[in-house]
Amino acid sequence: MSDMPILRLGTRRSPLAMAQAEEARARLCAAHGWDVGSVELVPVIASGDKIQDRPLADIGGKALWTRELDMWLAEGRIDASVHSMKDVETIRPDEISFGAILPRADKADVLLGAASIAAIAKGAKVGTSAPRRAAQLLHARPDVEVVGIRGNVATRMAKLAAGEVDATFLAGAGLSRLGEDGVGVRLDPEAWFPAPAQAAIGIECRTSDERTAEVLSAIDHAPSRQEVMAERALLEGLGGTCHSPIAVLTVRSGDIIEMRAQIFSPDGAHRVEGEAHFAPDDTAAAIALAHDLLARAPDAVAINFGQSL
Ligand SMILES: NCc1[nH]cc(CCC(=O)O)c1CC(=O)O
Repeated sequence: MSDMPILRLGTRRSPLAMAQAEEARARLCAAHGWDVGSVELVPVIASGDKIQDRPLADIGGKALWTRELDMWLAEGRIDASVHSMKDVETIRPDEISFGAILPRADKADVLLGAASIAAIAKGAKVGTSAPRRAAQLLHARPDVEVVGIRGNVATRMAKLAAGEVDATFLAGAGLSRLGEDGVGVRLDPEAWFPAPAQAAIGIECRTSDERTAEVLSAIDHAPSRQEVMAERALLEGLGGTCHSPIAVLTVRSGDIIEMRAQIFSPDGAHRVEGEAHFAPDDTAAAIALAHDLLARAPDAVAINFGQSL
């Protein structure tokens, strides 16, 4: 059929990013009846991938995952870009829009190296650079030692295997996209809330590019989009950054979104919880929940939030 790509899809180069881009390509080709060559995957090196030895929050935060892809999109070198929605900043440029949110995968985190949070050995070293996971863990287990660990999924599993850490966490969605189902122990999301937008893949395009927006709309999954946009509204209302420990579980109950959120002090000593039920596109309700949490937060929690208030 076509020998020229219809769509150039930018992606980061990590194995997880490439697996997500393949999923996006497969869905686009299935929806439009295209052959696989119609979507060209264009791997772009992100600054976040060049710097592996320092915590993300110290080197510039989530923009490190999007900056290069945003530039390629603005320059017209790609038509669209694929992202883990968990890694996309809350405030995006007006020139870029989400053309599609793919059906969300399992939101659960997976624990590796212990059978449960309670079963982690006393004083064990647990590797995570995610402020949310560190705070949740220390809230439940103030006796363990949290150590920073970065790198892609394979690197982190290798650090665990080498005994650098006794246990670590990975997103279940990431593991299954890499064909690593069955590794570790799934943590029930009801007891261990995920990160905002965890397990969701988003595809962005230029806001001015109506053709690509139309192409992407065929694979947009409205329920996933509504959940993810509600969780991003919560983040916006909290003024959260990648320093901010925020956990949220959103479930659909018929036509209602049920959102339960927790914010922590980084050491896990303080936790503030709240919940709200609202209609799917009522992002103002998620922002109101954020403000309610902040109003009840002790200083040790609130100090990590509030940039946008
Ligand atoms: N911060 C890195 C990142 N971004 C998205 C995922 C996993 C896939 C997802 O949540 O969509 C991961 C790895 C992890 O947290 O284990």
